[in-house]
Amino acid sequence: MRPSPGENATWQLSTKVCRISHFLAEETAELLLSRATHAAQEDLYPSRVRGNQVDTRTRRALSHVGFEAEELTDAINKVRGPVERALGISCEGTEPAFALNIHNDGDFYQPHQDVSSHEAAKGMLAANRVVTFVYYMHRTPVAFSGGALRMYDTAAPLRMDGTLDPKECSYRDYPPEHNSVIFFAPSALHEVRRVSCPSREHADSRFAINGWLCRNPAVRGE
Ligand SMILES: O=C(O)CCC(=O)C(=O)O
Ligand SMILES: [Fe+2]
Repeated sequence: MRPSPGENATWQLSTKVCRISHFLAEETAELLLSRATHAAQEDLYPSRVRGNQVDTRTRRALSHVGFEAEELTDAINKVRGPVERALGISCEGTEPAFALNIHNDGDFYQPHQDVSSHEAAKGMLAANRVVTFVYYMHRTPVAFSGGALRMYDTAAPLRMDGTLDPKECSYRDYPPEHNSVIFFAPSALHEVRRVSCPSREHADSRFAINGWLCRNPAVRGE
């Protein structure tokens, strides 16, 4: 008889990412970093988790939603074709929606999916997110450590409730290197590892423009 996988069997499917370093022209990257560094303190507020709550056990960071980054969205549009092919996801009819996220000393974002299978199945707001992108910036020399983006491989089959347990998944860490961008499917389990930034200065932070190519960007959902 052919062996059949038991209930505890796990398949690790490596998660596809597209990562591009030196993404923007150097002057453009510096301009964006300077805009992020000079963001008005009153425009920054504690980052929220889905459901629009502040939950500092899950996520500790600051966000700026009105941040302007046309230079970045133009460049993203130009690489859309190869990204679609590499990830195997069609972005037709999508528009970017994004925010600036700032991680300073002790900040992190616990493992999460930008779209859960529950949300996708129920057609909830976050299900409009088709591809996640994250563009990183920091001053040189870098003044923080940690803060890697940890991408978990998918454990298949998923649990009966559709969730993933990070402890059961292998992973790969990507450094938040200045002027690099990464694209992945919003259903991929990922995490921001804790940042250590001894000076605690805003300008020394890990800056990320994090967003999604969305089917209906007017209804972003958090
Ligand atoms: O900053 C990053 O590396 C990822 C942030 C993230 O996962 C999110 O904001 O949903
Ligand atoms: Fe995320």
